[in-house]
Amino acid sequence: MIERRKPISVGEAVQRIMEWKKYGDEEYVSIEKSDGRFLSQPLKADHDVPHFDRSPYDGFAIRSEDTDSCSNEQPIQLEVVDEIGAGQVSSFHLKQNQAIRIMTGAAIPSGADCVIMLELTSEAEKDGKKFITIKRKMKKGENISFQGEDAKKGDKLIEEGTKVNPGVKALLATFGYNQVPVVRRPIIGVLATGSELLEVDEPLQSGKIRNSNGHMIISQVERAGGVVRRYGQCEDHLEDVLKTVQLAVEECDFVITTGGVSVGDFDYLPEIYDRLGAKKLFNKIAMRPGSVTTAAVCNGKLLFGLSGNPSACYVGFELYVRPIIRYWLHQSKPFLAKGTAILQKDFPKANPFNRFVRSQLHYGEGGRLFVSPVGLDKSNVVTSLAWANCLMVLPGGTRGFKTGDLVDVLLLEDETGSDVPWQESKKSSKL
Ligand SMILES: Nc1nc2c(c(=O)[nH]1)N[C@H]1C(S)=C(S)[C@@H](COP(=O)(O)OP(=O)(O)OC[C@H]3O[C@@H](n4cnc5c(N)ncnc54)[C@H](O)[C@@H]3O)O[C@H]1N2
Ligand code: MOO
Ligand SMILES: [Mg+2]
Repeated sequence: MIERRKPISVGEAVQRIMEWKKYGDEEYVSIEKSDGRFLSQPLKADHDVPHFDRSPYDGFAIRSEDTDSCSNEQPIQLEVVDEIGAGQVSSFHLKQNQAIRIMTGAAIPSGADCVIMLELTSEAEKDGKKFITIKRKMKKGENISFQGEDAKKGDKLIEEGTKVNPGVKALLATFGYNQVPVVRRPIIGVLATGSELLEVDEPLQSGKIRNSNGHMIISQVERAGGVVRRYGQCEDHLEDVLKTVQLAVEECDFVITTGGVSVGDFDYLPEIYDRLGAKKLFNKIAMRPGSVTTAAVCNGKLLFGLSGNPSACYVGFELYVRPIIRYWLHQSKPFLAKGTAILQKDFPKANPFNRFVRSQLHYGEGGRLFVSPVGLDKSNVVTSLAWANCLMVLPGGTRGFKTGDLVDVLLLEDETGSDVPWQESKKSSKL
């Protein structure tokens, strides 16, 4: 007797998964190795930036009051008593009618309260002394980059859970983080099941295909911020797959398998979960593709049984595995960011279930966002995955959509994310 599975909604599936979410521990890595890692603490300024008043220009540090009577008709002369470059501090205290030649980034000398740009001065030498002529009145504080104008000591500058990118790295370096506190990445076991699977370097054989899901999932895990422990591929052999999954549960934080979750004779994952004594969370979701996406918990660890069909596998990962990884990495917005875009092609298929269509977003006329489905909308296709940068969400219970309709899209390459676990899309929305 075939088991009749009762589909649950996408929202319910997300909720059941998130009940098992965990927060990753902290570890320290050198700043050189911190790219792409997620901060385990917020970054607070422990000093002002800059921490001294400095010059934003090459020019002369002067006293504004000396220029009070100065104009085009009444130029003044100041004596140049010192010269400093960035990194130097002048030992002079500026007195009446004196100037110090200063380069961009150098500390404002004591006594000075403004900087005049080099281009607004002319230089001359008299009796072995240097002078500048100024034809312009200067204001107190003019052309000074003030202490703390960039950041004040105590300011919270970056949230915990932020991914280290080049800009974040600049701040880490500014505040002296030689060792950076980051979240330990979750170790995720990945196993592809299927007797039809060839390794990527094997020539094609009749009836067999190369294991694309294994490589795709590894890449999805890494994009989400996890690390993969590879368990390669396994033939559809109950005992072998069971042993490998068992080992992966012992060695990893989460386990992902692909294939073998439906009702075929060689779909062994449901039996494997039973044999492991795992608690089943769901095995059917009202969505396409990915309706057979299965999840279970064994020894407190999540097991994701993704479909063997490439597109179903991909979508199952993004909806249910990605948020678990992002939450582990302390992200406050672990879910895929959702936006709206204008449909650029008719999509006449009825949608009994929520449908996640591999699609491409692009900016069109007037900077508006447009979306077009890419490739064949079948769960066993692989080509559309390479062309998609978003998933268009067409809600269940609709009879297709028309060019010009406003539709929801889930962004695949976005780093901002969303804190909304799931919200059903509107059944129709015209522009
Ligand atoms: N009688 C029914 N048949 C099927 C149902 C159903 O409800 N009743 N569900 C269909 C749906 S929907 C999907 S999705 C698939 C799910 O299949 P499985 O998760 O059990 O996966 P397999 O049977 O192992 O393989 C399915 C398909 O995917 C190819 N595959 C598998 N692994 C890989 C891989 N690593 N790389 C690339 N391609 C892979 C495999 O060759 C099959 O073609 O079940 C439907 N059937
Ligand atoms: O789970 Mo299947 O991918 O719905 O097609
Ligand atoms: Mg199957």
